[in-house]
Formats: sequence, C-alpha cells, structure tokens
Amino acid sequence: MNHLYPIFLKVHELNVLLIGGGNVGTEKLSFLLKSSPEAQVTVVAKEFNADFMELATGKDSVTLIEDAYHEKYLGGKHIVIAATDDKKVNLQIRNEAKERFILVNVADTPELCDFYLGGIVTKGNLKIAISTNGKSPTTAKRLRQLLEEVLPEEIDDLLENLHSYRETLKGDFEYKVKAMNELTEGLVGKK
Ligand SMILES: C[C@@]1(CC(=O)O)c2cc3[nH]c(cc4nc(cc5[nH]c(cc(n2)[C@H]1CCC(=O)O)[C@@](C)(CC(=O)O)[C@@H]5CCC(=O)O)C(CC(=O)O)=C4CCC(=O)O)c(CCC(=O)O)c3CC(=O)O
Ligand SMILES: NC(=O)C1=CN([C@@H]2O[C@H](COP(=O)(O)OP(=O)(O)OC[C@H]3O[C@@H](n4cnc5c(N)ncnc54)[C@H](O)[C@@H]3O)[C@@H](O)[C@H]2O)C=CC1
Repeated sequence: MNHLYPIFLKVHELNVLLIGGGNVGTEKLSFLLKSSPEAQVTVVAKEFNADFMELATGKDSVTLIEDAYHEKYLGGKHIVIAATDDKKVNLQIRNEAKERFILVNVADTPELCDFYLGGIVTKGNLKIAISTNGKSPTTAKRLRQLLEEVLPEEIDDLLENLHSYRETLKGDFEYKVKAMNELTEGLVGKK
C-alpha cells in the first residue's frame, strides 16, 4: 500500500534545518538547492567535508553552524533533515522534532521519516516529483534522468501560453473550467 501524499513546498519561505555535513548531507543539500536555489537552510554539523563546503560556500540562503546537534537548533524550523552518521543522534533529532510537530526526514531510516525526498524534474514552471515509496531510490533517480531527457524545454512555453489565455477569460468559474478543458483536449488525445 502506498500512503504517501506529495506536496510542493515553498522552501524559500520556510526554515529548513539539515544536520550533518558529510556525503549524505551534501547529496540532500545539493538536490534541495538544485530544485529550490533560494531554499532557506541552516546546517549544523560537527564537521563539514570538502564537497559540502564547495557546495554551500557563497550561498546567501545557506547558514553553516559548526557544532554538535542540540535541540535549541530546532527553534523556528518548519522542516528537519537528519543526515548524521550517528543513529542515536538521528533518533534524538527525530524525537525532539516530533515533540514540536516539526516534519522530519531521517536519511538512512525510512521508518523514522514523516516525508521522503524525491527525484525531481524541473522544466520551467513544470515540476514533477518522483517517489518509489522508499522501495528503490535508484529507480527514482533513473526516472528523473529519463524525464529530464524526454520532456522538451518548450513544455514551459505551453504553460506560459495557456496561462496568458487563462488570464483573458472573463466568465465565471464554470465557464473557465469548460474553456480550459476544451482548449487542452488535444493534449490527452481525446476527440
Ligand atoms: C526513503 C528515502 C528517505 C530520504 O532520504 O528521503 C531514502 C532512503 C535511502 N536511500 C538510500 C540509498 C540511496 N539513495 C540514493 C538516491 C536518492 N535517494 C533519494 C530519496 C530517498 N532515499 C527516500 C526514498 C525516495 C523514494 O520514495 O523513492 C532521492 C530520490 C532524493 C534525494 O536524496 O534527494 C535520491 C536520488 C535523487 C536523484 O538523483 O534525482 C541512491 C542512488 C544514488 O545516489 O545514485 C542510493 C544508493 C543505492 C541504494 O541503496 O538504493 C538508502 C540506503 C543507505 C545505506 O545503505 O546506508 C536509504 C535507506 C533505506 O532505504 O533504508
Ligand atoms: N538516504 C540516503 O540516501 C543514504 C543514507 N546513508 C546513511 O546516512 C548516514 C550518513 O552517511 P555519510 O553522510 O556518508 O557520513 P559522513 O561521515 O560523511 O557524514 C556524517 C556527518 O554527520 C556529522 N555528525 C555526526 N554526529 C553529529 C552530531 N552529533 N551533531 C552534528 N553533526 C554530526 C559529521 O560531522 C558529518 O558531517 C549513514 O548512516 C549512512 O548509512 C548512506 C547512503 C545513502
């Protein structure tokens, strides 16, 4: 059974806390910033590795704190990603986040996650998020690569044009629904 419900977060308007600045921390920050370059991220780690520093240096929206995790760092955060190599610390982060009703992801332990990070395809205004329900992250990656390849950049022109047309519609809600559906009927191959 797949119970996951995907949403699209405005992470440039939310405060994200990432704990861990190693390989996994680098991967998580890298995909977060690839999709959301202005994401507001505070990173706490005892040490940051060279790749992490290269990625984070010069990014105004990323704040680095060289310290061991402490619950005080949860203050004012909406979302937490635990990516340390210490399972006990990851569990502590998860429990202290849950006490505060903060959504938490523990990179190496799906059972402890409130949400998973997904493979993400961006073509201008179009964004597609891919999950395999935690079963095969590599498949999520491969599907992301495939869709990046096959979806044309021009798909964004289509969205912009449809948006302009939508702005010109003056009728009530029902009229707009009908007009937009008629115009886009050909996209799904219906006659
Ligand atoms: C549950 C989840 C929780 C979470 O991290 O959010 C999770 C968990 C785990 N990942 C593990 C390993 C790997 N993860 C990747 C890659 C990605 N992992 C991502 C998401 C997720 N990974 C969530 C589920 C997503 C879903 O529902 O499908 C992606 C999509 C997004 C992102 O990371 O931002 C990103 C691809 C991004 C892209 O390229 O587009 C690769 C492949 C590679 O790097 O080439 C490997 C190595 C191969 C392998 O092991 O499969 C391990 C074992 C750790 C160990 O053995 O120690 C666990 C733990 C476990 O499964 O128990
Ligand atoms: N979800 C995923 O995609 C994957 C998850 N993993 C798992 O993720 C974990 C981390 O792996 P790596 O990043 O390779 O380890 P790493 O050794 O490269 O990095 C660990 C980081 O955690 C920090 N850290 C450790 N204790 C801390 C504390 N108390 N407070 C603050 N920071 C602390 C270290 O300073 C370092 O920055 C491992 O347990 C591994 O099994 C591994 C591969 C993929």
